Amino acid sequence: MNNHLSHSHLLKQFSYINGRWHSNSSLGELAITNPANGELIAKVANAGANEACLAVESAKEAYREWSKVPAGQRSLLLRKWFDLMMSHQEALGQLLTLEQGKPLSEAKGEIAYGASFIEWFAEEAKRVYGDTIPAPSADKRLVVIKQAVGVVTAITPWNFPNAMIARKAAAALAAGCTFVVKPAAQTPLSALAMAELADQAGIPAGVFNVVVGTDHESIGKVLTQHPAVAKFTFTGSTAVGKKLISQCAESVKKVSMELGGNAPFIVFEDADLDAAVAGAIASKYRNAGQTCVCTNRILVQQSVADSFTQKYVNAVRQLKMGDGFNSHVNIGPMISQEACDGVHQLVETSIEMGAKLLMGGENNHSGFYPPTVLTAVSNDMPIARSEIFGPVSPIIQFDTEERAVAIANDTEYGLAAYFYARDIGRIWRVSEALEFGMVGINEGIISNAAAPFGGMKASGSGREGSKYGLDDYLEIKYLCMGGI
Ligand SMILES: NC(=O)c1ccc[n+]([C@@H]2O[C@H](COP(=O)([O-])OP(=O)(O)OC[C@H]3O[C@@H](n4cnc5c(N)ncnc54)[C@H](O)[C@@H]3O)[C@@H](O)[C@H]2O)c1
Ligand SMILES: O=C[C@H](O)CS(=O)(=O)O
Repeated sequence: MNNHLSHSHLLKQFSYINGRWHSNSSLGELAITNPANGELIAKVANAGANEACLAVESAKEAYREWSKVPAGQRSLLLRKWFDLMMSHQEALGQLLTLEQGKPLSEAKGEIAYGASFIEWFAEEAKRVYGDTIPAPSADKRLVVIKQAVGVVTAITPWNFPNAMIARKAAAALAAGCTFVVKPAAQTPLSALAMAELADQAGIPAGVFNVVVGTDHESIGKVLTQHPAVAKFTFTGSTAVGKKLISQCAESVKKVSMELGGNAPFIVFEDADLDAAVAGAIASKYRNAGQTCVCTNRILVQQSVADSFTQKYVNAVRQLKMGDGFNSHVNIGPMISQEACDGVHQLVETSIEMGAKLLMGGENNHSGFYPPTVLTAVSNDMPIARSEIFGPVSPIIQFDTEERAVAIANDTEYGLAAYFYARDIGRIWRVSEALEFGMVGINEGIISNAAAPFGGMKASGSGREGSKYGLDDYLEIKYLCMGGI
Protein backbone atom coordinates (compact mmCIF):
# COMPACT_ATOMS: atom_id res chain seq x y z
CA MET A 1 0.00 0.00 0.00
CA ASN A 2 1.23 3.50 -0.89
CA ASN A 3 2.98 5.05 2.12
CA HIS A 4 0.67 8.07 1.84
CA LEU A 5 -2.24 5.78 2.68
CA SER A 6 -1.28 5.52 6.32
CA HIS A 7 -4.77 6.77 7.13
CA SER A 8 -6.23 3.77 5.33
CA HIS A 9 -9.42 3.93 7.41
CA LEU A 10 -10.45 6.70 5.01
CA LEU A 11 -9.60 4.59 1.95
CA LYS A 12 -12.95 3.17 0.88
CA GLN A 13 -13.38 0.91 -2.12
CA PHE A 14 -17.14 0.51 -2.51
CA SER A 15 -20.01 2.82 -3.34
CA TYR A 16 -21.80 4.17 -0.26
CA ILE A 17 -25.54 3.58 -0.56
CA ASN A 18 -28.17 3.79 2.18
CA GLY A 19 -25.52 3.88 4.89
CA ARG A 20 -23.75 0.74 3.62
CA TRP A 21 -20.57 0.04 1.63
CA HIS A 22 -21.97 -1.67 -1.45
CA SER A 23 -19.67 -4.54 -2.36
CA ASN A 24 -21.83 -6.69 -4.62
CA SER A 25 -21.24 -4.90 -7.92
CA SER A 26 -21.36 -7.12 -10.97
CA LEU A 27 -19.26 -4.80 -13.11
CA GLY A 28 -15.80 -5.60 -11.79
CA GLU A 29 -13.48 -2.91 -10.44
CA LEU A 30 -11.95 0.36 -11.58
CA ALA A 31 -8.28 1.05 -10.95
CA ILE A 32 -7.41 4.40 -9.42
CA THR A 33 -3.90 5.54 -10.36
CA ASN A 34 -1.59 8.35 -9.31
CA PRO A 35 -1.32 10.80 -12.26
CA ALA A 36 2.24 11.71 -11.19
CA ASN A 37 3.64 8.23 -11.81
CA GLY A 38 0.88 5.89 -12.96
CA GLU A 39 1.12 3.83 -9.78
CA LEU A 40 -1.98 1.90 -8.70
CA ILE A 41 -3.46 3.48 -5.59
CA ALA A 42 -6.55 1.33 -5.09
CA LYS A 43 -9.28 -0.59 -6.85
CA VAL A 44 -12.92 0.41 -6.36
CA ALA A 45 -15.99 -1.74 -7.07
CA ASN A 46 -17.46 -0.56 -10.37
CA ALA A 47 -21.13 0.34 -9.81
CA GLY A 48 -23.71 0.90 -12.55
CA ALA A 49 -27.33 1.81 -13.21
CA ASN A 50 -28.68 -0.73 -10.72
CA GLU A 51 -26.67 0.80 -7.90
CA ALA A 52 -27.69 4.29 -9.03
CA CYS A 53 -31.37 3.27 -8.88
CA LEU A 54 -30.86 1.77 -5.41
CA ALA A 55 -29.20 5.00 -4.27
CA VAL A 56 -32.01 7.19 -5.60
CA GLU A 57 -34.67 4.98 -4.02
CA SER A 58 -32.76 5.00 -0.71
CA ALA A 59 -32.55 8.80 -0.90
CA LYS A 60 -36.29 9.00 -1.58
CA GLU A 61 -37.03 6.84 1.47
CA ALA A 62 -34.64 8.82 3.66
CA TYR A 63 -36.16 12.12 2.49
CA ARG A 64 -39.44 11.35 4.30
CA GLU A 65 -37.65 11.66 7.65
CA TRP A 66 -34.70 13.92 6.80
CA SER A 67 -36.93 16.71 5.50
CA LYS A 68 -38.79 16.69 8.84
CA VAL A 69 -35.63 16.87 10.98
CA PRO A 70 -35.63 20.32 12.60
CA ALA A 71 -33.16 22.71 10.96
CA GLY A 72 -31.18 23.03 14.17
CA GLN A 73 -30.53 19.29 14.23
CA ARG A 74 -29.52 19.25 10.55
CA SER A 75 -27.21 22.12 11.36
CA LEU A 76 -25.54 20.21 14.20
CA LEU A 77 -24.97 17.15 11.98
CA LEU A 78 -23.45 19.30 9.22
CA ARG A 79 -21.25 21.01 11.81
CA LYS A 80 -20.04 17.61 13.01
CA TRP A 81 -19.25 16.64 9.39
CA PHE A 82 -17.29 19.89 9.03
CA ASP A 83 -15.36 19.19 12.24
CA LEU A 84 -14.47 15.70 11.04
CA MET A 85 -13.37 16.96 7.61
CA MET A 86 -11.07 19.50 9.24
CA SER A 87 -9.69 17.07 11.83
CA HIS A 88 -8.83 14.73 8.93
CA GLN A 89 -7.52 17.50 6.66
CA GLU A 90 -4.05 15.94 6.31
CA ALA A 91 -5.34 12.46 5.47
CA LEU A 92 -7.98 13.78 3.07
CA GLY A 93 -5.37 16.02 1.45
CA GLN A 94 -2.96 13.14 0.93
CA LEU A 95 -5.71 11.00 -0.59
CA LEU A 96 -6.64 13.89 -2.91
CA THR A 97 -3.06 14.50 -4.05
CA LEU A 98 -2.63 10.79 -4.67
CA GLU A 99 -5.63 10.48 -6.96
CA GLN A 100 -5.72 13.94 -8.56
CA GLY A 101 -2.09 15.09 -8.48
CA LYS A 102 -2.29 18.65 -7.17
CA PRO A 103 0.42 19.76 -4.71
CA LEU A 104 -0.37 18.64 -1.14
CA SER A 105 -0.64 22.25 0.06
CA GLU A 106 -3.31 22.88 -2.60
CA ALA A 107 -5.04 19.61 -1.74
CA LYS A 108 -5.22 20.50 1.94
CA GLY A 109 -6.46 23.92 0.87
CA GLU A 110 -9.20 22.22 -1.12
CA ILE A 111 -10.25 20.21 1.92
CA ALA A 112 -10.57 23.41 3.94
CA TYR A 113 -12.40 25.07 1.02
CA GLY A 114 -14.85 22.16 0.68
CA ALA A 115 -15.36 22.00 4.45
CA SER A 116 -16.06 25.75 4.52
CA PHE A 117 -19.22 25.13 2.46
CA ILE A 118 -20.39 22.55 5.00
CA GLU A 119 -19.73 25.04 7.81
CA TRP A 120 -21.46 27.83 5.86
CA PHE A 121 -24.60 25.82 5.14
CA ALA A 122 -24.69 24.40 8.66
CA GLU A 123 -25.40 28.00 9.61
CA GLU A 124 -27.66 28.81 6.63
CA ALA A 125 -29.83 25.77 7.47
CA LYS A 126 -31.27 27.72 10.40
CA ARG A 127 -32.16 30.77 8.30
CA VAL A 128 -34.62 29.44 5.72
CA TYR A 129 -37.27 32.10 6.23
CA GLY A 130 -40.71 32.56 4.65
CA ASP A 131 -42.92 35.65 4.27
CA THR A 132 -46.29 37.06 5.17
CA ILE A 133 -47.74 39.31 2.47
CA PRO A 134 -50.33 42.09 2.99
CA ALA A 135 -53.54 40.57 1.59
CA PRO A 136 -55.62 42.32 -1.12
CA SER A 137 -58.81 41.78 0.97
CA ALA A 138 -59.72 41.60 4.66
CA ASP A 139 -60.85 38.00 4.47
CA LYS A 140 -57.53 36.64 3.20
CA ARG A 141 -54.07 35.95 4.63
CA LEU A 142 -51.11 35.40 2.28
CA VAL A 143 -48.13 33.38 3.46
CA VAL A 144 -44.99 32.05 1.74
CA ILE A 145 -43.16 29.01 3.05
CA LYS A 146 -40.02 27.34 1.72
CA GLN A 147 -39.62 23.57 1.56
CA ALA A 148 -36.88 21.20 0.47
CA VAL A 149 -37.22 20.23 -3.20
CA GLY A 150 -36.67 16.52 -2.45
CA VAL A 151 -34.09 14.05 -3.83
CA VAL A 152 -31.10 15.77 -5.40
CA THR A 153 -28.68 13.99 -7.73
CA ALA A 154 -25.30 15.28 -8.82
CA ILE A 155 -22.37 14.54 -11.12
CA THR A 156 -19.01 16.13 -10.38
CA PRO A 157 -15.57 16.51 -12.03
CA TRP A 158 -12.07 15.27 -11.18
CA ASN A 159 -10.35 18.62 -10.71
CA PHE A 160 -11.77 19.36 -7.23
CA PRO A 161 -12.87 15.89 -6.07
CA ASN A 162 -13.78 17.08 -2.58
CA ALA A 163 -14.92 20.70 -2.89
CA MET A 164 -17.24 20.30 -5.88
CA ILE A 165 -19.21 17.68 -3.94
CA ALA A 166 -19.17 19.59 -0.65
CA ARG A 167 -20.37 22.79 -2.39
CA LYS A 168 -23.51 20.96 -3.53
CA ALA A 169 -24.16 18.41 -0.79
CA ALA A 170 -23.87 20.94 2.04
CA ALA A 171 -26.59 23.16 0.55
CA ALA A 172 -28.81 20.20 -0.33
CA LEU A 173 -28.64 18.63 3.14
CA ALA A 174 -29.05 22.02 4.85
CA ALA A 175 -32.26 22.60 2.89
CA GLY A 176 -33.60 19.18 3.96
CA CYS A 177 -32.92 17.38 0.68
CA THR A 178 -31.25 14.02 0.29
CA PHE A 179 -28.32 13.57 -2.09
CA VAL A 180 -26.81 11.09 -4.55
CA VAL A 181 -23.53 11.92 -6.31
CA LYS A 182 -21.53 10.22 -9.04
CA PRO A 183 -17.95 11.54 -8.76
CA ALA A 184 -15.49 11.39 -11.65
CA ALA A 185 -14.18 7.86 -12.14
CA GLN A 186 -10.60 9.18 -12.09
CA THR A 187 -10.96 10.55 -8.53
CA PRO A 188 -13.58 8.71 -6.44
CA LEU A 189 -11.53 8.18 -3.28
CA SER A 190 -12.09 11.71 -1.98
CA ALA A 191 -15.85 11.31 -2.35
CA LEU A 192 -15.84 7.95 -0.58
CA ALA A 193 -13.77 9.41 2.25
CA MET A 194 -16.38 12.18 2.58
CA ALA A 195 -19.04 9.48 2.88
CA GLU A 196 -17.10 7.76 5.64
CA LEU A 197 -16.94 11.02 7.58
CA ALA A 198 -20.63 11.74 6.91
CA ASP A 199 -21.36 8.33 8.41
CA GLN A 200 -19.18 9.10 11.43
CA ALA A 201 -20.95 12.46 11.82
CA GLY A 202 -24.25 10.64 12.23
CA ILE A 203 -25.83 11.75 8.96
CA PRO A 204 -28.61 9.16 8.56
CA ALA A 205 -28.53 6.33 6.03
CA GLY A 206 -29.79 7.32 2.60
CA VAL A 207 -29.22 11.07 3.10
CA PHE A 208 -25.77 11.18 1.45
CA ASN A 209 -24.96 8.54 -1.19
CA VAL A 210 -21.93 8.06 -3.48
CA VAL A 211 -22.14 5.87 -6.60
CA VAL A 212 -18.77 5.14 -8.24
CA GLY A 213 -18.69 3.74 -11.76
CA THR A 214 -17.14 4.06 -15.19
CA ASP A 215 -20.44 3.75 -17.06
CA HIS A 216 -21.32 7.39 -16.59
CA GLU A 217 -23.88 7.26 -19.42
CA SER A 218 -26.02 4.62 -17.67
CA ILE A 219 -25.58 6.09 -14.21
CA GLY A 220 -26.23 9.56 -15.64
CA LYS A 221 -29.50 8.45 -17.21
CA VAL A 222 -30.73 7.31 -13.80
CA LEU A 223 -29.59 10.49 -12.06
CA THR A 224 -31.22 12.73 -14.67
CA GLN A 225 -34.38 10.73 -15.41
CA HIS A 226 -35.47 8.69 -12.37
CA PRO A 227 -38.98 9.88 -11.38
CA ALA A 228 -37.98 10.19 -7.72
CA VAL A 229 -35.32 12.81 -8.57
CA ALA A 230 -36.51 16.40 -8.01
CA LYS A 231 -33.30 18.21 -8.93
CA PHE A 232 -30.11 17.48 -10.86
CA THR A 233 -26.93 19.49 -10.42
CA PHE A 234 -23.79 19.17 -12.53
CA THR A 235 -20.27 20.49 -12.43
CA GLY A 236 -18.18 19.75 -15.47
CA SER A 237 -17.66 20.65 -19.09
CA THR A 238 -20.18 22.64 -21.08
CA ALA A 239 -20.45 19.89 -23.68
CA VAL A 240 -21.51 17.31 -21.11
CA GLY A 241 -23.67 19.83 -19.29
CA LYS A 242 -25.71 20.45 -22.43
CA LYS A 243 -26.31 16.72 -22.83
CA LEU A 244 -27.37 16.31 -19.22
CA ILE A 245 -29.72 19.30 -19.33
CA SER A 246 -31.47 17.67 -22.30
CA GLN A 247 -31.76 14.41 -20.37
CA CYS A 248 -33.52 16.31 -17.55
CA ALA A 249 -36.01 18.00 -19.85
CA GLU A 250 -38.47 15.11 -20.28
CA SER A 251 -39.32 15.03 -16.57
CA VAL A 252 -38.76 18.78 -16.05
CA LYS A 253 -36.16 18.36 -13.34
CA LYS A 254 -34.86 21.46 -11.56
CA VAL A 255 -31.34 21.93 -12.94
CA SER A 256 -28.23 23.86 -11.92
CA MET A 257 -25.06 23.83 -14.01
CA GLU A 258 -21.48 24.82 -13.17
CA LEU A 259 -19.74 24.52 -16.52
CA GLY A 260 -16.66 25.58 -18.44
CA GLY A 261 -14.88 28.90 -18.43
CA ASN A 262 -12.59 31.13 -20.50
CA ALA A 263 -11.44 33.81 -18.06
CA PRO A 264 -9.84 36.98 -19.40
CA PHE A 265 -7.22 38.63 -17.18
CA ILE A 266 -6.94 42.27 -18.26
CA VAL A 267 -3.91 44.38 -17.32
CA PHE A 268 -4.57 48.08 -17.88
CA GLU A 269 -1.86 50.72 -18.14
CA ASP A 270 -2.81 52.09 -14.70
CA ALA A 271 -2.40 48.70 -13.02
CA ASP A 272 0.11 47.88 -10.30
CA LEU A 273 2.15 45.58 -12.58
CA ASP A 274 3.79 43.61 -9.78
CA ALA A 275 0.39 42.95 -8.21
CA ALA A 276 -1.00 42.00 -11.62
CA VAL A 277 1.82 39.50 -12.16
CA ALA A 278 1.21 37.91 -8.77
CA GLY A 279 -2.54 37.76 -9.38
CA ALA A 280 -2.13 36.26 -12.84
CA ILE A 281 0.26 33.57 -11.60
CA ALA A 282 -2.12 32.66 -8.75
CA SER A 283 -5.14 32.49 -11.04
CA LYS A 284 -3.42 30.78 -13.97
CA TYR A 285 -1.29 28.07 -12.37
CA ARG A 286 -3.53 26.83 -9.54
CA ASN A 287 -4.08 23.05 -10.01
CA ALA A 288 -1.70 23.21 -13.02
CA GLY A 289 -4.24 25.44 -14.75
CA GLN A 290 -6.99 22.83 -14.35
CA THR A 291 -9.68 24.96 -12.75
CA CYS A 292 -12.80 26.46 -14.31
CA VAL A 293 -11.85 29.95 -13.12
CA CYS A 294 -8.21 29.87 -14.20
CA THR A 295 -7.04 32.81 -16.26
CA ASN A 296 -7.38 31.55 -19.83
CA ARG A 297 -6.26 34.69 -21.71
CA ILE A 298 -4.02 37.53 -20.48
CA LEU A 299 -4.95 40.84 -22.15
CA VAL A 300 -2.28 43.56 -21.69
CA GLN A 301 -2.55 47.21 -22.73
CA GLN A 302 0.13 47.94 -25.34
CA SER A 303 1.86 50.68 -23.35
CA VAL A 304 2.76 48.26 -20.52
CA ALA A 305 2.97 45.02 -22.51
CA ASP A 306 6.76 44.66 -22.63
CA SER A 307 7.22 45.48 -18.95
CA PHE A 308 4.42 43.18 -17.80
CA THR A 309 5.50 40.29 -20.07
CA GLN A 310 9.10 40.41 -18.82
CA LYS A 311 7.99 40.44 -15.18
CA TYR A 312 5.48 37.67 -15.84
CA VAL A 313 7.93 35.35 -17.62
CA ASN A 314 10.46 35.86 -14.82
CA ALA A 315 7.79 34.87 -12.27
CA VAL A 316 6.66 31.82 -14.25
CA ARG A 317 10.27 30.63 -14.43
CA GLN A 318 10.24 30.39 -10.61
CA LEU A 319 7.48 27.74 -10.68
CA LYS A 320 8.59 24.20 -9.84
CA MET A 321 6.91 21.23 -11.55
CA GLY A 322 6.87 17.73 -10.03
CA ASP A 323 5.18 15.26 -7.73
CA GLY A 324 2.58 16.94 -5.54
CA PHE A 325 4.08 15.36 -2.42
CA ASN A 326 7.31 17.33 -2.97
CA SER A 327 6.87 20.39 -0.75
CA HIS A 328 8.80 22.63 -3.18
CA VAL A 329 6.45 21.88 -6.10
CA ASN A 330 3.91 24.41 -7.37
CA ILE A 331 2.80 22.55 -10.52
CA GLY A 332 1.72 18.92 -10.31
CA PRO A 333 0.89 16.53 -13.16
CA MET A 334 -2.04 16.92 -15.50
CA ILE A 335 -4.89 14.49 -14.86
CA SER A 336 -3.74 12.36 -17.81
CA GLN A 337 -1.34 12.24 -20.75
CA GLU A 338 -4.39 12.71 -22.97
CA ALA A 339 -4.97 16.04 -21.21
CA CYS A 340 -1.33 17.01 -21.93
CA ASP A 341 -1.80 16.10 -25.58
CA GLY A 342 -4.93 18.25 -25.81
CA VAL A 343 -3.17 21.27 -24.33
CA HIS A 344 -0.14 20.74 -26.59
CA GLN A 345 -2.39 20.61 -29.64
CA LEU A 346 -3.76 24.07 -28.77
CA VAL A 347 -0.20 25.41 -28.32
CA GLU A 348 1.13 23.96 -31.58
CA THR A 349 -1.85 25.06 -33.69
CA SER A 350 -1.67 28.59 -32.29
CA ILE A 351 2.06 28.80 -32.99
CA GLU A 352 1.34 27.74 -36.57
CA MET A 353 -1.13 30.67 -36.70
CA GLY A 354 1.52 33.16 -35.53
CA ALA A 355 1.76 32.94 -31.73
CA LYS A 356 5.30 33.19 -30.32
CA LEU A 357 6.55 30.72 -27.68
CA LEU A 358 8.43 32.53 -24.87
CA MET A 359 8.87 29.47 -22.59
CA GLY A 360 7.68 25.90 -22.04
CA GLY A 361 5.66 24.17 -24.72
CA GLU A 362 7.34 20.74 -24.54
CA ASN A 363 5.16 17.62 -24.49
CA ASN A 364 7.50 14.90 -23.20
CA HIS A 365 4.73 12.34 -22.56
CA SER A 366 5.45 12.17 -18.84
CA GLY A 367 1.94 13.17 -17.76
CA PHE A 368 3.30 16.62 -16.92
CA TYR A 369 3.02 19.78 -19.04
CA PRO A 370 5.46 22.62 -18.33
CA PRO A 371 4.42 26.18 -17.45
CA THR A 372 4.18 27.79 -20.86
CA VAL A 373 3.88 31.40 -22.07
CA LEU A 374 2.80 32.43 -25.57
CA THR A 375 2.76 36.00 -26.89
CA ALA A 376 1.55 37.62 -30.12
CA VAL A 377 -1.68 35.73 -29.54
CA SER A 378 -4.93 36.83 -31.17
CA ASN A 379 -8.40 36.01 -29.83
CA ASP A 380 -9.21 33.87 -32.89
CA MET A 381 -6.45 31.35 -32.13
CA PRO A 382 -7.42 27.95 -30.60
CA ILE A 383 -5.41 28.74 -27.44
CA ALA A 384 -7.71 31.76 -26.89
CA ARG A 385 -11.03 30.29 -28.13
CA SER A 386 -10.77 27.05 -26.11
CA GLU A 387 -10.80 26.40 -22.36
CA ILE A 388 -7.12 25.42 -22.06
CA PHE A 389 -7.39 23.57 -18.75
CA GLY A 390 -3.61 23.47 -18.53
CA PRO A 391 -0.59 25.62 -17.49
CA VAL A 392 -0.42 27.81 -20.60
CA SER A 393 -0.57 31.64 -20.56
CA PRO A 394 -1.56 33.25 -23.88
CA ILE A 395 -0.78 36.99 -23.95
CA ILE A 396 -2.95 39.23 -26.15
CA GLN A 397 -2.24 42.96 -26.54
CA PHE A 398 -4.93 45.66 -26.81
CA ASP A 399 -4.99 49.44 -27.29
CA THR A 400 -8.15 50.87 -25.71
CA GLU A 401 -10.40 50.00 -22.74
CA GLU A 402 -13.32 49.42 -25.12
CA ARG A 403 -11.23 47.00 -27.19
CA ALA A 404 -10.15 45.12 -24.07
CA VAL A 405 -13.77 44.60 -22.98
CA ALA A 406 -14.75 43.54 -26.51
CA ILE A 407 -11.99 40.92 -26.64
CA ALA A 408 -12.75 39.73 -23.10
CA ASN A 409 -16.45 39.24 -23.88
CA ASP A 410 -15.76 37.56 -27.24
CA THR A 411 -16.28 34.03 -25.89
CA GLU A 412 -19.25 31.68 -25.42
CA TYR A 413 -18.31 31.41 -21.74
CA GLY A 414 -19.16 33.73 -18.87
CA LEU A 415 -17.81 32.35 -15.61
CA ALA A 416 -14.92 34.38 -14.16
CA ALA A 417 -12.98 37.45 -15.35
CA TYR A 418 -10.19 39.49 -13.76
CA PHE A 419 -8.72 42.92 -14.31
CA TYR A 420 -6.10 45.13 -12.71
CA ALA A 421 -6.58 48.89 -12.74
CA ARG A 422 -6.60 51.73 -10.25
CA ASP A 423 -8.83 54.35 -11.83
CA ILE A 424 -12.20 54.13 -10.03
CA GLY A 425 -14.16 55.16 -13.12
CA ARG A 426 -12.49 52.43 -15.15
CA ILE A 427 -13.11 49.89 -12.38
CA TRP A 428 -16.85 50.59 -12.43
CA ARG A 429 -17.13 50.79 -16.25
CA VAL A 430 -15.23 47.54 -16.84
CA SER A 431 -16.92 45.65 -13.95
CA GLU A 432 -20.35 46.48 -15.38
CA ALA A 433 -19.38 45.76 -19.00
CA LEU A 434 -17.81 42.33 -18.50
CA GLU A 435 -20.24 39.46 -19.30
CA PHE A 436 -19.13 37.10 -16.54
CA GLY A 437 -20.74 35.87 -13.31
CA MET A 438 -17.71 36.67 -11.16
CA VAL A 439 -15.15 39.47 -11.56
CA GLY A 440 -11.85 39.76 -9.68
CA ILE A 441 -10.67 43.35 -9.42
CA ASN A 442 -6.99 43.60 -8.47
CA GLU A 443 -7.40 40.02 -7.19
CA GLY A 444 -6.67 36.64 -8.80
CA ILE A 445 -8.23 34.28 -6.25
CA ILE A 446 -11.91 35.03 -5.71
CA SER A 447 -13.66 31.81 -4.61
CA ASN A 448 -15.01 31.40 -1.08
CA ALA A 449 -18.13 30.02 0.62
CA ALA A 450 -19.61 33.46 1.33
CA ALA A 451 -19.62 34.45 -2.36
CA PRO A 452 -22.13 33.37 -5.05
CA PHE A 453 -20.13 31.08 -7.36
CA GLY A 454 -21.47 30.66 -10.86
CA GLY A 455 -21.65 31.99 -14.38
CA MET A 456 -23.72 32.99 -17.36
CA LYS A 457 -23.85 32.12 -21.07
CA ALA A 458 -22.24 28.70 -21.74
CA SER A 459 -20.79 28.60 -18.21
CA GLY A 460 -24.11 27.51 -16.76
CA SER A 461 -26.85 28.63 -14.40
CA GLY A 462 -27.43 28.79 -10.66
CA ARG A 463 -25.14 29.86 -7.84
CA GLU A 464 -23.28 27.77 -5.25
CA GLY A 465 -22.26 29.04 -1.82
CA SER A 466 -23.32 32.38 -0.34
CA LYS A 467 -26.77 33.36 0.95
CA TYR A 468 -28.05 32.57 -2.57
CA GLY A 469 -26.80 28.97 -2.56
CA LEU A 470 -29.81 27.45 -0.81
CA ASP A 471 -32.34 28.83 -3.32
CA ASP A 472 -31.69 26.01 -5.81
CA TYR A 473 -32.64 23.41 -3.19
CA LEU A 474 -35.87 25.03 -1.98
CA GLU A 475 -39.39 25.25 -3.36
CA ILE A 476 -41.28 28.48 -2.68
CA LYS A 477 -44.88 27.64 -1.70
CA TYR A 478 -47.59 30.28 -1.52
CA LEU A 479 -50.48 29.74 0.94
CA CYS A 480 -53.67 31.76 0.45
CA MET A 481 -56.03 31.55 3.45
CA GLY A 482 -59.58 32.74 2.80
CA GLY A 483 -62.69 33.15 4.93
CA ILE A 484 -60.80 34.86 7.72
N1 LIG B 1 -18.07 25.87 -13.14
C1 LIG B 1 -17.54 25.14 -12.20
O1 LIG B 1 -17.78 25.30 -10.99
C2 LIG B 1 -16.60 24.02 -12.59
C3 LIG B 1 -15.85 23.41 -11.57
C4 LIG B 1 -14.97 22.38 -11.94
C5 LIG B 1 -14.84 21.98 -13.26
N2 LIG B 1 -15.59 22.60 -14.22
C6 LIG B 1 -15.47 22.22 -15.62
O2 LIG B 1 -15.34 20.79 -15.74
C7 LIG B 1 -14.49 20.48 -16.85
C8 LIG B 1 -13.37 19.55 -16.42
O3 LIG B 1 -13.89 18.48 -15.69
P1 LIG B 1 -14.13 17.07 -16.40
O4 LIG B 1 -13.10 16.81 -17.43
O5 LIG B 1 -14.35 16.08 -15.32
O6 LIG B 1 -15.51 17.36 -17.16
P2 LIG B 1 -16.48 16.30 -17.88
O7 LIG B 1 -17.66 17.07 -18.27
O8 LIG B 1 -15.75 15.50 -18.89
O9 LIG B 1 -16.88 15.27 -16.69
C9 LIG B 1 -17.53 15.75 -15.54
C10 LIG B 1 -18.33 14.60 -14.93
O10 LIG B 1 -19.33 14.21 -15.86
C11 LIG B 1 -19.28 12.81 -16.08
N3 LIG B 1 -19.75 12.56 -17.43
C12 LIG B 1 -19.09 12.75 -18.60
N4 LIG B 1 -19.88 12.43 -19.64
C13 LIG B 1 -21.08 12.04 -19.12
C14 LIG B 1 -22.32 11.57 -19.65
N5 LIG B 1 -22.50 11.44 -20.97
N6 LIG B 1 -23.33 11.26 -18.81
C15 LIG B 1 -23.16 11.37 -17.47
N7 LIG B 1 -22.01 11.80 -16.89
C16 LIG B 1 -20.99 12.12 -17.71
C17 LIG B 1 -17.84 12.45 -15.83
O11 LIG B 1 -17.74 11.07 -15.49
C18 LIG B 1 -17.51 13.35 -14.64
O12 LIG B 1 -17.97 12.75 -13.44
C19 LIG B 1 -13.96 21.81 -17.36
O13 LIG B 1 -14.73 22.25 -18.44
C20 LIG B 1 -14.17 22.75 -16.17
O14 LIG B 1 -14.30 24.09 -16.55
C21 LIG B 1 -16.47 23.63 -13.92
O1 LIG C 1 -12.65 24.38 -11.11
C1 LIG C 1 -13.59 24.90 -10.61
C2 LIG C 1 -13.66 25.30 -9.18
O2 LIG C 1 -14.97 25.70 -8.88
C3 LIG C 1 -12.66 26.37 -8.93
S1 LIG C 1 -12.72 27.04 -7.33
O3 LIG C 1 -11.85 26.20 -6.48
O4 LIG C 1 -14.12 27.01 -6.86
O5 LIG C 1 -12.20 28.42 -7.44
